[in-house]
Amino acid sequence: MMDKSVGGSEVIVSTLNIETNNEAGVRQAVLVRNATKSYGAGSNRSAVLKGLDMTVNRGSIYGLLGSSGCGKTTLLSCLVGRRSLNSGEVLILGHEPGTPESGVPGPRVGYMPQELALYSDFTIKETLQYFGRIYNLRAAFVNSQLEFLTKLLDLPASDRYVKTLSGGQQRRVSFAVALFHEPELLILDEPTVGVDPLLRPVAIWDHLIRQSVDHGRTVIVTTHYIEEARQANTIGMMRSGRLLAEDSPDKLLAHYNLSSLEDVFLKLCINQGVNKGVEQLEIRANVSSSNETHQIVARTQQQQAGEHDNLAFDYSVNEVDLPENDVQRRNRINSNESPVTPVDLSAVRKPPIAILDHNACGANNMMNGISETSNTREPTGTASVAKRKRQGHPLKIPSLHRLGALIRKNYLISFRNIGIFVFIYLLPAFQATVFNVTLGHEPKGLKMAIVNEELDPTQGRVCNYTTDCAYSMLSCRYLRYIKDNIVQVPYQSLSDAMEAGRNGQVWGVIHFGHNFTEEFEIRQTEGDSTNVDNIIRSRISVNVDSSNHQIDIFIEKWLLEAFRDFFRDFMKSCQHEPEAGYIPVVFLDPVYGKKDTPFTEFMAPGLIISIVYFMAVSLTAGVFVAERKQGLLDRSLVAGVTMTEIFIGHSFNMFTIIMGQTALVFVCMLLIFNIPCQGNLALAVFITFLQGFVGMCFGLLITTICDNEATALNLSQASFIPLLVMGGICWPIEGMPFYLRNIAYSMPVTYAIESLRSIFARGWGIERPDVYAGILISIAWIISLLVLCLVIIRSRKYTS
Ligand SMILES: Nc1ncnc2c1ncn2[C@@H]1O[C@H](COP(=O)(O)OP(=O)(O)OP(=O)(O)O)[C@@H](O)[C@H]1O
Repeated sequence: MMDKSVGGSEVIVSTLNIETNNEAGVRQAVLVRNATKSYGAGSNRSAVLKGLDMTVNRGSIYGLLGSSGCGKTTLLSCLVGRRSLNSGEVLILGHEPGTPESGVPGPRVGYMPQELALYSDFTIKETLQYFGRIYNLRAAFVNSQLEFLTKLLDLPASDRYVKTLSGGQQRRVSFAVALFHEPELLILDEPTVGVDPLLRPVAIWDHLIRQSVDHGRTVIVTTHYIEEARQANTIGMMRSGRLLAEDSPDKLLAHYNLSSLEDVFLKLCINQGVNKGVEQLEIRANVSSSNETHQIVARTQQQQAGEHDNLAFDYSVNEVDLPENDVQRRNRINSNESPVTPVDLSAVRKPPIAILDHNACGANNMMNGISETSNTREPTGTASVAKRKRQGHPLKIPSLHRLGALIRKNYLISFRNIGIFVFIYLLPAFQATVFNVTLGHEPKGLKMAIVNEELDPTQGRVCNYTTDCAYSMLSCRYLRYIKDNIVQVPYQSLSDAMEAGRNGQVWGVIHFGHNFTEEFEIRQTEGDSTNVDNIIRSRISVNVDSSNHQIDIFIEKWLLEAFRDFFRDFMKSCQHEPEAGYIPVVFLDPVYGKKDTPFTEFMAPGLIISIVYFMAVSLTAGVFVAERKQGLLDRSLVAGVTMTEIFIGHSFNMFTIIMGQTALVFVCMLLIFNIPCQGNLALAVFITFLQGFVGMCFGLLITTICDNEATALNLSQASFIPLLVMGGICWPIEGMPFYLRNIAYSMPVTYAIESLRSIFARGWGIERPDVYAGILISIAWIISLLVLCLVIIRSRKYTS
């Protein structure tokens, strides 16, 4: 027994007393009854556990054997509380996993998942320190365990990074993580896979036996190497979601009169395959422990299709005992009573399981018996699971030491990958730079064909550059006012010019008629009484390649501006009022903004928000999906960390990232590219920051929905385009059909972009509804997404 106190709080890791006396009966560390578990829903639903029963005695080693895909990992994940059964019961150390009394997930269990589940950027020492902080263990204890396990498991130097270790060394570090806090129950999913075959039986199994014999710890270990499990006290042979047999290796071999467990397994599989009807296989063996004799009856009951097909092992009520509670444990610590009874290996490793006749005492009765004893009476089967789903488990208050461990871990990983870290900070600024450098600028070098029929050098009609009040070669005079962005390319004939336009050589054709200047003069002098022919002949005709709308708009704008300036200038030179005769619509100073606001200024608010938002989405989804895929999330959760703590820890990390990214984006947009902000800058930064958190929460939602990186990536990409086009980033919402506007406003970024635009361009403050709506709706999104995540996490325990 070890008492490890840190900062006043106390974590007690107790070892178990192996009792074999008749009164206490055999203590069970794990009981599973009639467990069913399916993955997926509807037509994709597949049953993995099909009415499975399992009993693991305290202080024993239980080898769970079965072929790949038979449901071993699924079963273990239900034991450690990472998944929930669809129906049936699980008791771990006397309680349902996930309840505060069970301590599972938590320090009472050591879990080694099939995946490596180690942070590759941590050293071996940092790995144990991280989990030590999660368990609130004293640093001195962690260090001594590190020293001990390094020798025991032949680990490399503790300052070696996990990523630099060989596969086998990494597996042993993973094993050390499961062991080092001395849990009562060790659940090891294929600990020997990838480990040096020479080391496998020697180190790992020897250590497991010592854990069970010397310290009374319970070990459940899955393996594909059937013979390896001969060293276990009990073997559960699993196939297609059921246990075919559960007994000591010796008894199984004796019963079947076979020399290897592989043969036994094979025979059981054949029996299962052959016995499609109601045949039964009974294994009876008398088992003696030091003080008592139990009769084992293992019964494989193969029923008609659709009915249960499993061994049902039943126990008398008095065989079930409660785990020692904290008070008892503490009392024992105070009285210096040793929890460990040194036991002779051969005595302890006698088959500890008593299996009674299925018919004599039903599984449900047995579970009720447990409930009465443990005061955790639950209805069995689907009803019980449904009740649990309704009730849920009480929410755990986030613990400071676990939060500290998570935050520290996140920062350590960030700083270890300093290149990636800097890149993450700089990427939004880089994106903002790309935006400013590439977008919103006026197009240049646009070739326009000029067909000027006024020109005729043979008759002295050449372009003169007069600026006085003379009706002479006005076509040339007009052309001088066209912006340099348009490159004027002279063409002799209209047909050639049009052909060049069709061939994409020019963006359009400007055509002046033969008598343009004369006709223009007539039109001026005759005014309202002029005729249609004159109007047509005095026109400047333009054909534009409108395939590019933006260029079309620019050409039209520049040609009209050129005419306005030409006409004003001409009127002025003739001593007329410059504005006389020009269209009587005038655009005075704008209410907000400035005349000819560049497109970049319209897009800037949307761009700032979308950059920060999408960075947060991808960073969060990326981190969580990767952690889940590597088994790191599972390992932390089994160690007792809650999703709420993981979210808070991640938010801390994201807080600095979003702050940094927001600051750099604003510096880039406002200081380097001079995007004006008329309003309160702090308010604009705050809204952007909130949107970063909305993005983070959306990333969490993606993580809770998606099981793999590809789906998460697809989902975040799928959300990108609708948000970009409908969030009002590049096109005004007012330009959308009415039915789409409601959808646009239901996007998480839309109101925030409107807010930011109002602050940037109008200088509005928080008192304006357009501004505070962005803040309130962002907060509402954060809360709703977080709640949705927690609901999905809870419900997915039952479906995936
Ligand atoms: N999240 C999931 N969604 C859908 N099916 C799943 C999921 N996880 C596992 N399965 C399926 O459930 C079955 C049992 O998987 P499980 O991982 O429990 O098997 P296993 O006995 O541990 O196999 P192995 O020894 O290869 O690890 C397999 O067919 C697997 O494809």
